[in-house]
Amino acid sequence: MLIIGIAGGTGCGKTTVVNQIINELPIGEVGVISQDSYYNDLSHLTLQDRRKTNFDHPNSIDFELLTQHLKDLRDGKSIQQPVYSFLECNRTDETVPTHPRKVMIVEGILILTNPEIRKMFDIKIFVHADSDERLIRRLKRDVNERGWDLDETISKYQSIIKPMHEEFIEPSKEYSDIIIPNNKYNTVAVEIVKSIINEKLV
Ligand SMILES: Nc1ncnc2c1ncn2[C@@H]1O[C@H](COP(=O)(O)OP(=O)(O)O)[C@@H](O)[C@H]1O
Ligand SMILES: Nc1ccn([C@@H]2O[C@H](COP(=O)(O)O)[C@@H](O)[C@H]2O)c(=O)n1
Repeated sequence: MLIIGIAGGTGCGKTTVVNQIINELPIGEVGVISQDSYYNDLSHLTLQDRRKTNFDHPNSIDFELLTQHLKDLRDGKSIQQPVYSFLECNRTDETVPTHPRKVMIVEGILILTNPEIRKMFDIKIFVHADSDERLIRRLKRDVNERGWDLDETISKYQSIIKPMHEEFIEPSKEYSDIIIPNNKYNTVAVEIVKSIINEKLV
């Protein structure tokens, strides 16, 4: 199994890059795990309190479960990947059966900050987009898809997202093997990653 980690700040385009990579690859050969599925269970808090959580700190992620799931997949076992609700700011009761594939992609803002997970990646990729680009994309997405209003997102960006990015996410770039510039759609970089994956699949 080839395990690829794809990190980068919020809104840099990780999900988009992953979709571009897996698009056209044989179905059933490549699996995807999102770090978002592994946010800590916050069922003990009210929704109001959950919405105040710092979701950009490494401690917000259940890395223990994510590590265990990656080990299971590497050992050929299927896992039940938790399903996260951005609107509820919590894990749901649902899980998605996720089967081991020849290539597994793990994506998330914080995945290169954790030493144990880092060791499991054969290839570490960091997607870079400038902070103004990321902020614009984030504002649009939070308001349209994730149930936040403009003022909330701006104040969260200033108080949490930006400082956490500078303290944890940007420094984790140094662990990457490949940096993909993604201010604009980067089809060349996507094709290079695809060809690495294709070599593994033949
Ligand atoms: N290179 C790009 N140029 C312009 N918009 C982009 C680009 N990559 C992604 N986007 C858009 O930015 C938003 C965030 O992208 P997404 O892939 O969800 O980022 P991430 O998963 O890193 O948070 C989405 O609306 C997506 O369509
Ligand atoms: N309930 C939540 C949980 C997390 N977030 C934000 O998601 C960002 C990470 O996801 P990306 O797709 O952007 O990589 C992170 O910056 C959290 O602030 C959220 O908005 N709501």
